[in-house]
Parts: sequence; C-alpha cells; structure tokens
Amino acid sequence: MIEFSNVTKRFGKVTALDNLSATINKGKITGIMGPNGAGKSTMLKLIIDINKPTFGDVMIGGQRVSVETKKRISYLPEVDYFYPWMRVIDAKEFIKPFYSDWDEEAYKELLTFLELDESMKINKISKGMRAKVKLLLSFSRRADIVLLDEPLSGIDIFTRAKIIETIIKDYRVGEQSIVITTHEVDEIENVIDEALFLDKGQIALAGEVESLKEKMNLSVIDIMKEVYNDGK
Ligand SMILES: Nc1ncnc2c1ncn2[C@@H]1O[C@H](COP(=O)(O)OP(=O)(O)OP(=O)(O)O)[C@@H](O)[C@H]1O
Repeated sequence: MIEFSNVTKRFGKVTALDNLSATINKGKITGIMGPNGAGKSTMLKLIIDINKPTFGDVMIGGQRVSVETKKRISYLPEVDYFYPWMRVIDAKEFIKPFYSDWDEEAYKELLTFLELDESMKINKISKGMRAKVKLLLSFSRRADIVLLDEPLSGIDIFTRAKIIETIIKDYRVGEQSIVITTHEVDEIENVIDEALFLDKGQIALAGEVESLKEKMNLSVIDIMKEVYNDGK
C-alpha cells in the first residue's frame, strides 16, 4: 500500500500538491487522472523519490520512501531518457545493472510481443516505437510497483492497444501494484481497478472504479467530466 499523508509539494511559488492524502492499494491497477498541471507526475516522482515532499509523508508498505523502497519500483517517466546513439540493446545494457530484479526472459519475450528489434537505433524509430521501448524496459523487471507516467500520450490507437495489452499481460493480480497517470481515460477505464481524480494538487474524487460507476451511474469519462465541470 502506498500512502500519502497530508502531502504538500511546492516548486518555488507553485503548489503542485496541496495537503493531499490518498491511498494506492497493493495489488491493484490505479489510474491517476486530471487536467494538465493537476499534480499527477509529481505524485509518481514522490513515490520513486525523485522529489521530496515539502510537508507530509509518503509511505510504501509502512516504510517512508527511501533508497530501499526505490529498488522495488519500476518507473516509466513521461520524457524519453535514452541517449540518441543507443540501440535498443544498448539501452537495455545501460539500465540492467541497476536492477537486481531484471528478468532477461521477460525482456526477450516482450521484445517479440512488442515487435521490436534489439538492433533498432533509438533516434531512428517513431515516437510510438520509443514508447514501446520504454515499456519494454519497465516491464522487464519483477518489480512490485510499476509507475507509468502518461504511457499513452501522443501514441496512435493501434500502438495504444498494444501498450494496454502489455500492461495487463503478465500483471500479477493482488501482488503487483500498477499506477498509471493519463489523459486517455477512455483507453484505460476497463483496465483500472481504482481511480484518483486530481484537481489543482488535491483529490477531487477517489474510489474503486466499479463502485464509482455504479453509484454515479456514469462511465469513467463521464465521471471525469462531472468532476471537472462541476462549478465551473
Ligand atoms: N520541477 C519543477 N519545477 C517547477 N514547477 C514544477 C516542477 N514540476 C512540476 N511543476 C509544476 O507543478 C504543477 C504540477 O505538475 P505535474 O507535472 O505534477 O502535473 P501533471 O498533472 O502531471 O500535468 P501534465 O498532465 O501536464 O503532465 C505544475 O504547475 C507544474 O508546472
């Protein structure tokens, strides 16, 4: 379980998270949704310990985030982190030594599943393919927690479908926790178990997707419209 307790994160004068408390349950797929600047990426960066809270605590399984908790997390950042000269195999060889839970078999299998080739040069492939390479490297580990920051952003519908398939393919239900930030709510509404709707660094609505849908008698996309249009 990942727990945010009264977390405020400020960048200078900007308050990215504003006294936010939230729980991300273990063994579930959780979607963090919200408009640009709502604080979605900041939540992930606090979990992976790239940023520190200004106030409050982020705990993972009862432990404050640290170098130790970081080892159990696979993080797919929104930005490309590859060096342009790299081939897929170079990117793999570059990151593999950092992780004791690297799973070479999973890597090989995913490479085929995603129709990628190790000799592909990263600066020569399309945006969709680069997104697939990031996904390949994130899912080639036996990580307990997988954080995916906008994995579908700017990707065509066919590649998106493949990315969704990859996310759920070997998902260890009840054991592994996957957290996805996205604007593409309609794409992931059938995949996520739980939803956090963020607005201006605060939780606007949170809950189990099925019960939210039932209670409000709306699809996730319509819940989102209701949450963000309300009072505006
Ligand atoms: N390193 C930083 N320095 C300054 N401001 C930052 C930094 N990181 C985030 N912010 C600001 O914090 C706020 C929340 O940003 P964040 O990236 O978490 O939002 P987001 O919901 O992920 O947005 P998007 O959907 O556009 O990616 C924004 O106003 C952003 O400009």
